[in-house]
Amino acid sequence: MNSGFPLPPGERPLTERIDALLSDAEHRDNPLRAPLAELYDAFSDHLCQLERITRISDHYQAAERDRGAGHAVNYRRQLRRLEKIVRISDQYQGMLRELNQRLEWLSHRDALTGLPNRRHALKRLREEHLRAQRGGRSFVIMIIDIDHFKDINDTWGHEFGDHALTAVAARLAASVREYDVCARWGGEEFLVMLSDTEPCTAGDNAERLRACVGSDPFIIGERQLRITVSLGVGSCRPGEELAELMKRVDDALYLAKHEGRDRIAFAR
Ligand SMILES: Nc1nc2c(ncn2[C@@H]2O[C@H](COP(=O)(O)OP(=O)(O)OP(=O)(O)O)[C@@H](O)[C@H]2O)c(=O)[nH]1
Repeated sequence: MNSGFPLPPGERPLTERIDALLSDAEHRDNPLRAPLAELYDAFSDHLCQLERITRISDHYQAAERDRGAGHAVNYRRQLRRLEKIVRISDQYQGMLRELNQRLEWLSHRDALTGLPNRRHALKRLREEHLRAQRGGRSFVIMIIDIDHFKDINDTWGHEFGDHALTAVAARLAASVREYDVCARWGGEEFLVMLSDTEPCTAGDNAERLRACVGSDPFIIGERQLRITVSLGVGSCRPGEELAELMKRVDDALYLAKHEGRDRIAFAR
């Protein structure tokens, strides 16, 4: 038997030498022969066990290596999945953000004309009113109403009336500054608020808006149409409530209508 242990050069393996000793008839009666044989058998058994354990351990290590590689593959797959989920979630959140911004924008807009709606106009009015009451610069408001709009609807139809409303809205919006408010106040009425504006300039501003609608005809579909507007104009008095100012401007508009339309009346 060869244990596989390294041997001093030129020497026979120990196991071979023990084999030779044990099978030599000359040593048959030697009292050391039996214990040597016993020791040799025990050694051979241990060697066998050691080899078996080594084989099992090699097997086990190889299996662990394979399992480790399997885990790594699984881990990378899961990582890729997670990265994909994160990407999708980012996209989804971006879309939600855009949707929210769009909804926020829409909640302040009039669906027909695209102008800010009454709710938005009121919010801006309150802010500006508060600023003016705290000693900030004054502002001017105008309620602008299309004249005889019912006739336009009745003559050309409601859809045509919608186009006319939208066209008037576009001219008014183009005639105010970016930080002013030009909103649809309701029906065929618009509200313009000129922030940081002295009351003494209200007349010129109002005339500019009246003229931007009334001076040139509108082309709607295949028709040419003259449209005029009436305006009630006012600015806030010191300590005046917003509701009072709005009432005075409304009354002024009524006056402008009453006095013949296509004109401006100032709040008293
Ligand atoms: N097409 C259309 N018509 C609208 C809209 N909102 C309100 N109107 C119409 O606007 C008309 C307003 O009529 P009135 O209040 O009598 O006023 P008017 O005919 O303009 O007369 P004055 O204001 O007195 O010059 C009504 O016929 C409403 O139906 C809208 O969104 N689209």
